[in-house]
Amino acid sequence: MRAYGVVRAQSAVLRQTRNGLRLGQPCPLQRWASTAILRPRQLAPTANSRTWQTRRHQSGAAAAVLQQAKEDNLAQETIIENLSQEEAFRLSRVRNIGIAAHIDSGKTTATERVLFYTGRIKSIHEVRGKDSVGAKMDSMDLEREKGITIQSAATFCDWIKKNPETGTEDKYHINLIDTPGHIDFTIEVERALRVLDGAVMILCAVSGVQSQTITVDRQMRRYNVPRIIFVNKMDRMGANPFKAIDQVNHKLRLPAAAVQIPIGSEDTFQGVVDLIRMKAIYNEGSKGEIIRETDEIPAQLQGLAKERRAKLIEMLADVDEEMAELFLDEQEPTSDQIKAAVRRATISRKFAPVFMGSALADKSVQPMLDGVCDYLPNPSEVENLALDRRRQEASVKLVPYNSLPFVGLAFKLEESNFGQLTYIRVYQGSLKKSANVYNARTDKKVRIPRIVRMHSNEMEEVNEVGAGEICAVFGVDCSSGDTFTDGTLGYSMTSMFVPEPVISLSIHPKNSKDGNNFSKAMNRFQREDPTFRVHVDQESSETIISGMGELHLDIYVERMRREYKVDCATGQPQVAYRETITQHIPFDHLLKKQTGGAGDYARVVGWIEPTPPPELPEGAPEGAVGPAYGPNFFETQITGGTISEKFLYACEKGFHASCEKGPMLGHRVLGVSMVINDGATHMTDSSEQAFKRATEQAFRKAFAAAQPQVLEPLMKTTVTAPNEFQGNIVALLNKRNATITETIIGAEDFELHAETSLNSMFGFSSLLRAGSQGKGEFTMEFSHYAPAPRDLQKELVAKFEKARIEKNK
Ligand SMILES: Nc1nc2c(ncn2[C@@H]2O[C@H](COP(=O)(O)OP(=O)(O)OP(=O)(O)O)[C@@H](O)[C@H]2O)c(=O)[nH]1
Repeated sequence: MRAYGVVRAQSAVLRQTRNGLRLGQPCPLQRWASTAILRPRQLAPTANSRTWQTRRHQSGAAAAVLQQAKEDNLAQETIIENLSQEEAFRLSRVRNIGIAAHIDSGKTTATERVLFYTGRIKSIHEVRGKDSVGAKMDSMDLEREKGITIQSAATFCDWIKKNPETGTEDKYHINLIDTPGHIDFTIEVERALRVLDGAVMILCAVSGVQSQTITVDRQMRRYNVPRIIFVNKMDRMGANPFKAIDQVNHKLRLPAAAVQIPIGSEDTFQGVVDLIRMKAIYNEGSKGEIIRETDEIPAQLQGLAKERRAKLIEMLADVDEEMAELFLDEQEPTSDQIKAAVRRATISRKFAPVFMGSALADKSVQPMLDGVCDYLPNPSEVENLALDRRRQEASVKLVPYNSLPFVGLAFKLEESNFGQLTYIRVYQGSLKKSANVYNARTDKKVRIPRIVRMHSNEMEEVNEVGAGEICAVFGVDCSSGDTFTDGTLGYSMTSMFVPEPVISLSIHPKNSKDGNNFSKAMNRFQREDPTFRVHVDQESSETIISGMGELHLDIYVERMRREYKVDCATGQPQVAYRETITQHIPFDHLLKKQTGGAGDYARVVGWIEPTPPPELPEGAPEGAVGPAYGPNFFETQITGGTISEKFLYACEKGFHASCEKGPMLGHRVLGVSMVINDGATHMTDSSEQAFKRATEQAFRKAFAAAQPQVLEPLMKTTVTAPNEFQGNIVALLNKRNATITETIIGAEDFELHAETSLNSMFGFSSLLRAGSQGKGEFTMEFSHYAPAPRDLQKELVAKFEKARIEKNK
């Protein structure tokens, strides 16, 4: 196999950039961005800048300052330095946070309390509550019925943080996104974390770190999102926050320590002891809206409080230099010093402080909100980068000041009754109603007719949104991940990671008159959700939808029925297999048809071979395993012009068409490279079509000779159930040839981790229900592609051949 050179890798990167970055693998651009030198140069204040600062205080108008600065010909760095006081204060009171966690940990329930305590909603409604109203953030009917979050929902609120020591109050503006827990809707977490500055990771006090916690942890790391942890459900039997913290330290390898301990537990859970200020905090009032704080820590907890406080300090000393110095000097840090260390260590992502409470029992949610303000970064404390297309894609740091030119990222699209709603995170400058902005991908000018702030499914119209904020706009035609600027900058931002769908099924409306609505729905769902794909199979003419799992596709079928009144019939779910080769095979293929009329002539010479797997991204954890297969890759190495550019472009098209529908099963090809290094052209009979077809034929022939393989998706599967069902469940998994990698037996439940093939897991949920009296649960997440067992490969190929013969009869 040939080694792949730098030129090859770079041209792949450029192609990805041009295509607007649909990211399957860790994006090379992202890697570049994170390794480039990013800090703006710090310039010494100039005489000019000092006069300028005085002017700023006099006028208070940042725009005027900016104008003056431009007239004085000052560098952007100096402008930033001099505007900082005014805008730094505004930003210091803004938090953009996400709530992310394993399924059912209480994200929506906790968000409901946050909205209530901040005065955003007048009463609390529970997820699947008896009043049948449902929580504010689960606004879709389907979410309320099923009690699960399907789409992330954004809201905002103001939290008045009280300082009991000084008696002062500070108002914080919090933009919050509640995300779904089910892996099938993981894109919602992915895009929320892409644009948020911090997160609250919720853990269940009984279950601790669960499979989806690990996924969310990975996503938080991918976008460098600092987090605090909230151990919820402290009222449940078996609640143990310290076990959960241990699991964070060991399973997630994240230094984390409690900043609180519980007062009572399970049904006697009353509140928490704040270990930094050594105060007991209780919730009072019918909905826990009154916070009572006292110096009197219950006698039986004083020992534990001291012990856990010491542990917190020790852990901070490991990750924070200032704390390490105090620790080594055996000095007792003050509460302010501890707070400052927790803040530094959290923002630098070396540590996560752990809060605890019970959202459902209305306990200890407010101290967690204080934690959001105290420890999570404001927008100016997070490094956000763009690539400057006018300066060879150099990385530039975006500065969240209103007075700088506007840069924003469209991270989510949603169809509403009033048209397409585009969620935008404003990274720099401000976005004004009626302003013209430019889409960096298409270079098109777009007018912003309406700006709103979202409150779940309600919206509030605004005229302007400042830097560092999140909003939604109407009437902007764009794709998810597009960058917008004011037109004076050539900046574009990297988009988010989009996982590949692993499952597909055929679908059609039961009633042919519903065709129009069916297409409308398909278009909309595809635009909104990059993990939901639709295509028409050319051979069967069937519409095929693909997604992240059975639940994902079921939800869309159901939404089609409810929102578009289209009843659909679906085929059996199909696994998204892949086809690859294992050998280097040269080819020399001639397409020649010269009998009568216009002929066809094209000769292509070259080889196909497996593409080497991509390198692991920089900073990947030790022992991390990357994908086993590289992307599909086409290259020409023609010298002497035996095939013209135009025909080579047709060859490339032929290659990509072949990769869309592999020769073995008609599934997509993965990890195959094709190189064309010679060929021949006929004066009159050669055409683009002939070269495209010749390439497809050459590909098909060489593919068959290159020891092809069918690859199947392997899934990381986690099953939890009461201990008494362990035998049943292990037997079920063994029947499916699962590789069980870990079993954790708890006091009542066990958790089993296994690697399973997706193919073997169809119908597993009903068998699990039957084998555990409905008490078992399982989650599945795509892990990687691996060769399917030989028998299965043979069976699939035979089935495909049979269908082809039938069709051609
Ligand atoms: N005992 C107890 N139950 C809770 C608590 N918080 C939430 N729950 C319950 O846990 C279930 C799931 O709560 P949700 O708030 O929907 O959890 P979620 O994490 O938003 O769920 P998904 O978004 O679907 O993953 C509901 O039945 C809640 O009533 C708590 O503090 N204690």
